[in-house]
Amino acid sequence: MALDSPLGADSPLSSTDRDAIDELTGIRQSIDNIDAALVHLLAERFKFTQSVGHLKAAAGMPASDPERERVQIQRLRQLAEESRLDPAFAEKFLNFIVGEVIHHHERIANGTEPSGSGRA
Ligand SMILES: O=C(O)C(=O)C[C@]1(C(=O)O)C=C[C@@H](O)C=C1
Repeated sequence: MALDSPLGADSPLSSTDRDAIDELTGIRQSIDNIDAALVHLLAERFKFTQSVGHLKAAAGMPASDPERERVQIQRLRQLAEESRLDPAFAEKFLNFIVGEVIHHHERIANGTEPSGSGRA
């Protein structure tokens, strides 16, 4: 539902409603900025991991490195705790990204990665 009026199109907005809507709009602008930054950061990360995928494929290295992942998870869980973010969420998020990266590495190694892409 759009936020023109929380009570419906015909109901007048009180100044409290307007204040709440203005505050929500401002907070949403910051959320949108953060979401944009996350997309840019992920795009950069996938550019680097794509290079790793080519390097590993050329050297005949396995796509995944469980020891490296163990260290990354330990580090991110610690950072999450310090930042008051749920460490379980941080771990799940990293695992989600790394799973996708491994999938890309495998496709690079077997020659089925679409050309010029860091895309799924
Ligand atoms: O560092 C590597 O060896 C990578 O392939 C990158 C990466 C990652 O996305 O951070 C992905 C897969 C590995 O299992 C570990 C780490």
